[in-house]
Amino acid sequence: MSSYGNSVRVTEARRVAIFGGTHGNEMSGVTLVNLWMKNSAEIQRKRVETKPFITNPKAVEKCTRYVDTDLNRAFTPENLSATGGDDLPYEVQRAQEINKIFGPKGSPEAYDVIFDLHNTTSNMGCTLILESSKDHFNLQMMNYIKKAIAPASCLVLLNEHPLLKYSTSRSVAKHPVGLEVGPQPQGVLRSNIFEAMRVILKHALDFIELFNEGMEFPPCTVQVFRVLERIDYPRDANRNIIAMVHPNLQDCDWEPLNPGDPMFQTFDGKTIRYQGTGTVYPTFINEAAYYEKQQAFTTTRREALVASAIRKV
Ligand SMILES: CC(=O)N[C@@H](CC(=O)O)C(=O)O
Ligand SMILES: [Zn+2]
Repeated sequence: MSSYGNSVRVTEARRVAIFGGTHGNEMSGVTLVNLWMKNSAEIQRKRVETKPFITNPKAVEKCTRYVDTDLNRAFTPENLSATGGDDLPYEVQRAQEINKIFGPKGSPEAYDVIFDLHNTTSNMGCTLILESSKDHFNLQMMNYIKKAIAPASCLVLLNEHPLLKYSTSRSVAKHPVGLEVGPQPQGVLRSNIFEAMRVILKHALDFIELFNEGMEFPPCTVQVFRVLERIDYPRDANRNIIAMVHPNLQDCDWEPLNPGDPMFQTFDGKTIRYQGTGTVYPTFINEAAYYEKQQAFTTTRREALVASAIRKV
């Protein structure tokens, strides 16, 4: 009999994967996964099989984000069912291979949890990225990790936006978890960022072990930042960028941005202010990889999500 009445029953998380190199120039994940492929003692837990895996080896080899197309946008139904074999873009072929090994996406055979390790050039600190506000297992995991790493902090970014959501590598799993740690330049390893990522993974795996051992997690609330909008750089008629992130905004990820606050600074020194209707929390501010995506930052809103009590089936 459950001590919390109506716990949501979740199947045991026996198969877990840790992805590194989804973007080949994000060095913490690449390095940790390579390390764990040599010796996985650190990531093994009772009742769990944890598989470290380099998702985009060609991009890692070249130390570039991708070769043909962004792997972390490639897991669409169209791509996963595309025919064409060797003629398909490299990352589409790779997405199909990954879907075979860890999926199929959306099926009962899919891996239980996939952690996908990323770095950002933005000053975001430790960020966990979720794709659903209804995944009580993941929400409980977020609550566990936040408590375990206190007084250090890690924030949760929720990307459930119908238009801005994308088809990630981790979306193959039943419980997809992105881990984004920064600031770290592309192609660079920083020890503080590397260690922060490693600690989050440790607590995440501890949570899974406790859950599999039958621990019941009581209801809780989790503070998240929900993706609202993508903000592009100001551009001229030829689509060329005419302003930079304003110095008052640069490195201020997760800090409130109010209507009228400085947002961009033009090359001739003019300030462009935020014109929204209310306070938002910007993140991915000046992310290097997002220039090609016409994105200067993402706005979010703070929200408290309720996680039901959970217990294994
Ligand atoms: C900087 C970077 O690569 N960020 C990731 C975020 C995520 O994993 O959802 C991406 O755009 O794919
Ligand atoms: Zn990335």
